[in-house]
This record gives sequence, C-alpha cells and structure tokens, in this order.
Amino acid sequence: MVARVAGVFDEKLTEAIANSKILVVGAGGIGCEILKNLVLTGFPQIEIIDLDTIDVSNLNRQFLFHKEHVGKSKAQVAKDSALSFNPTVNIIAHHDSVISNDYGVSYFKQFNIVMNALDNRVARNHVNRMCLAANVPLIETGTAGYAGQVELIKKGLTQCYECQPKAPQKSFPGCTIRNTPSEPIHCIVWAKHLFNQLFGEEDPDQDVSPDTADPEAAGDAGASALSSEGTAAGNIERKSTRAWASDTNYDPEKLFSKLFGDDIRYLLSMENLWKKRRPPTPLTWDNLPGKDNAPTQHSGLPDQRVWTVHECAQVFAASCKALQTDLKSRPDGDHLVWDKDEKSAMDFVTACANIRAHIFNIQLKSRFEIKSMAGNIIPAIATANAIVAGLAVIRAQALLKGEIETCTSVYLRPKVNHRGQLFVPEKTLTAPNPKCYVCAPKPEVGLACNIKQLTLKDLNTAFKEGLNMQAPDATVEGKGLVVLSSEPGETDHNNEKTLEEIGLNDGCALLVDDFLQNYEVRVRLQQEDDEKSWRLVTDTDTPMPAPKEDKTANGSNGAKEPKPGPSRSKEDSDSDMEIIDEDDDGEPAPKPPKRRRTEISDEVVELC
Ligand SMILES: Nc1ncnc2c1ncn2[C@@H]1O[C@H](COP(=O)(O)OP(=O)(O)OP(=O)(O)O)[C@@H](O)[C@H]1O
Ligand SMILES: [Zn+2]
Repeated sequence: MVARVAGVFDEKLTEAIANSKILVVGAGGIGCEILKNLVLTGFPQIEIIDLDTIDVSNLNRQFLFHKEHVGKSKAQVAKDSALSFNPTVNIIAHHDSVISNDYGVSYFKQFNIVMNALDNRVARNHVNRMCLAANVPLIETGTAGYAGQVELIKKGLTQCYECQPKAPQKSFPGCTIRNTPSEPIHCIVWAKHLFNQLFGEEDPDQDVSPDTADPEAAGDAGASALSSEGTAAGNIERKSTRAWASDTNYDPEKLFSKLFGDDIRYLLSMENLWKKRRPPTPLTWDNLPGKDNAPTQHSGLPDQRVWTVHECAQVFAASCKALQTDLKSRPDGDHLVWDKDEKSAMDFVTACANIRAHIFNIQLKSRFEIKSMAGNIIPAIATANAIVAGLAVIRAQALLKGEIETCTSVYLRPKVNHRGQLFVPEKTLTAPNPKCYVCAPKPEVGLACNIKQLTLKDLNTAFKEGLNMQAPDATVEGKGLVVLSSEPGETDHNNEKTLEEIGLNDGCALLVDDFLQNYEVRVRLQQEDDEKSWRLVTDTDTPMPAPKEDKTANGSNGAKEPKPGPSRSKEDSDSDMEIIDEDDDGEPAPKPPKRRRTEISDEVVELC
C-alpha cells in the first residue's frame, strides 16, 4: 500500500527519505494526517508524542482513530493504525508530554526534522526552544477553521516561533461582564465564571455579582447600594457565591432568584448605567417567557435549536443538580473543571448565558453556537488539516533534498485571494528578529515591575508565564548570586520577600536560565511604581501584558502578530494560531490592552 514506487521521487530524495528520522509532536487532527503521509511516502523511522487519549469528538477528523479506540493513547493508536498501511516502518509512540524531562536536547538532536502538530502555545514555545538548542529544523503547522499555515523554523536562518510578540487573548473589561453585557459572548464568559464560582476553582477575578466599582456607576447612581453594601474595593460584601449556594443545597430556584432576579434588581439601582442603555429585566422563576409555548419546529440538529427561557431554566435546574452531585462525589476541597465536552457543564453554561442574554435583551444562541464560543473553538476542518499536513510533508521532503531556501512559509487561505490563490507562499524565508528574546545570539528582555512590591514568588511566575520557562534559575549578573533556584527548598524561604528586600534594584540584570530548555536570557529589571504586576518589555515591540493563564488544548495560546505586508497572517482569537488576513490589508495588530481584563476563555483559540 505504500507509495514508495520507483520513479515517484528522484534518487536523491528517495535516499534522503530512507535515511531520515522524523519526530512528530501531537497526534491530533494534523498529527494523524502527517503521520499517515510520512508512512505512505516511505519515511522509515518516525517517533510520535502525544499526551492525550482519544475522545469521541476526535473521530470526525482524526481518521487513524475509530470508536473502539476511545480512551486509548492517541500516539499508540496512531502508530498502530499507520502501521497497517506500512508494517515495515519503525514507529515509536510516546504517550507523554513533549515538555517532560525525558525529551531533552540530546533527544531532539537525533532527528533530521521535527514536525509540530500541536494546539497550544506552551508546548509550541517549548519545542521551538528545544529545536533551537538542538539545531534541528522544525516544521510548525496549524489550522483554524479553513485557514492554516506551515512554517519552517531553523536556527539562525528563519524567525523562530517566538520572534514576534504574541497578540493578547481577546478580553473584556470585568464591568462589562458583570454589569453591562451587550453581546452573547459577554453572557457566555459570565456563565463560565459562574460555573467556576459554584463548582470550579474559585477565582476572585471571576466574580459574577454586580460590580459597584464600575467607573460608570460613579456619581449618584447606586449610591444607596454602595453606602449600604459597598466595601473599600467597591464590591458588594456578601458570602461567597459557593458558600451561599452550598447553604441552599444548590436549590435551583433559589439560585435562579438570586442570580437572575435580586442581582439584576441591584444592577438596576445603579441608575447611571442605564441612562444610555436599555435596562435589564429581572426574571422570576414562576413567570418565565416560553412556559406555555410548544417548542418551535426546527429542522436541524437538536443542539442547533435555540431554547426558550423556560427551557433554559429547566436545563439550569437539571444541570445544577447534576454538577452538585458530581462535586459531592469528590474528596473535600476538590472542584470541577469546566469542559465543553462535559454534558452538564455545557448545559449549565448554555442555560445561564441565554437566561442572562434574555435579561439584557441580547440575542439567544443555540447550545451548538455557545459551545463553539465558550470553548473558543473555531471548528476544526478535516480538509484544512489534511492540506496543511500535506504541505508540511512536502516541506520536509525539500529540507531533506537540501533545498532549504525553498521552504518558505505557506498560508492556506479560507478563500481564494484576488490573485486566485488558495495557498499563499512567502517569497523568501523570514529572517530572525535580532532582538528576539529567545533566538537572538544574546537574548535580552526587560521586566517592568514595582521592585518594592513584586515578590520572588511573583518573579518566578513572570519567568514561567511571561518567558515560558518550565524551571527557571536566576542569578545576579556579574555577581553570580543565586536569586531563584529551581531546586525545591533552595530559595523558597525568600518567596514572600520583595525584590527590593532581596537586594535587587532598578536596572539590575539577572541571568535567567532553564536547564530543561537549554535557554538563557538576560532580564533587566525596570522600576515602575504604577505597575501592579509585571510585564515584559522588548526592544522592538509594545509592552506585553502579563498573561493571566495560558493553558491547554485549544487554549490559551499563541497566535502571532500579523507581519507587515500583504497576505500575511493575522492573529486569531482564543487559540493560538496565525490566521490569514482575509483582505490582504496587512493592518497592524491592535495594541495590547493595559487594564486588567477578563479572558474570553481559558482556552485561547489555538491553531489546532
Ligand atoms: N505538551 C504536549 N505534548 C504532547 N502532545 C501535546 C501537548 N500539548 C498538546 N498536545 C497534543 O496536540 C494535539 C493537537 O491536536 P488537535 O489540535 O487536533 O487537538 P485535539 O485535542 O485532538 O482536538 P480538540 O482540541 O478539537 O478536541 C492533541 O492531540 C494534544 O493532545
Ligand atoms: Zn526568535
């Protein structure tokens, strides 16, 4: 079945393929396609890594997996299925995270090419650094809906994955979410926060109650409410939503009355908010719109029908109970994690988002639409994955033939451009950014913070979340003094001390390295009295806000800034992919917001 037929490829390529060893990172939508292509093209030695197991939702596009494989290791099943096309290939499967210590620089060095088929920035950043350290070419791939891209990353020759600052996640001011939603997404974000408040990991930044600190509510508006219930922070002092819900035994009717009745009436008391807006309408459990209506006829799938408010309330009640039971079945202190593929979790968010949307006169959405927005999902398109995987393997072949200069980035456009192109290749390789704090010969970055307030623990977070390090160690440049150690216990006693207290000051340079990533960067501290947290400052770009969270699959993740010039890619929303600009306008990316905002989701739209 293998296409290793004499005469298909020239002798040089046939030989290069026969002697090659390839690492595929990720066995999802693109990874499965890449593996299939490699095997059918006669690549003899392949390793594949994936940390995940197969989910039912993967089966519509990850064709190496079938129903009977659900729950099994993606890497292992991908290997077994691919071997059925060509049993002579030597495939090694790792059911593991590529970020594990087991895959160090020497591991990466054994491959001729690494091919990324990931869905999150953290892992992409990590593989980028490993390939730079090992000096192995990396073919980076991604899709978002009908768009996609394939990009070569080669130390010293091309841009690395981190050469350009990443666009921030789409975010909204907290007061829009809590007080004045105007779009369905605002209600969906609120509903996800509510899920966390009631059943998930409680996060004070995800408060769902009215925000009396909203600058717009200032003045006389809501004065009575503020004086009677406000705190110094401006928020209403109440029992935590979780504690209150628990006291009511998660009684759906009581929860409903508070969230969709009392809280809305409270918002109405903040009159300033409604001077130029249509005010919300509180709901009562016994008198819900749609109660007496027969469900509307709908020809599509059940998930595509928009529920009435009454139906939403029924689903709200049922999902509250189911989630409460789930929570109760867990050890004390444990919490649920929101997952779009968990029925009750998704039902809860759909119902709450729609009830709130009705209250604020916002269009209601189907469960299907809300799932896509709440999961920050751009639907994965099997054909886009297949095209990108095909292009990636073509690039791999060119690399093996020594034609590296032809391996320019290629963009798959969602529709043909005015030149009639669906695939838009770059004309030349894009040179590295000499100021890149990852791949520059002497990487350097600024860290703006208030040295009098930032603690050593915060600094560690800045290195991990801002610089994407796994296990940072830091010394003071020139003095060799260890400030932060990745060895447990070595510097932990200083965790709560401020940088000033441990002797660091404005302009001080730290050498920060991550042994695991073989990566070292010089970090200059910049005193900023007003900085509440920290942010990275590079020589070439606007300051990057501290990411709040950069998570998992499809999530928080790593889109790149659009590059100048026509037909360049544009950052996607919640995940992490570079998306082709629809109209070739090469517009500059929006500046990252300065104020603290609410992330759309913990799952940034990543190129998958
Ligand atoms: N650190 C990592 N190490 C190894 N594999 C990873 C790592 N991070 C992500 N992956 C894998 O990368 C793959 C990306 O594939 P894809 O984008 O199709 O996502 P998916 O999880 O299969 O689908 P979906 O997110 O739509 O449910 C996933 O199989 C995921 O498990
Ligand atoms: Zn770089």
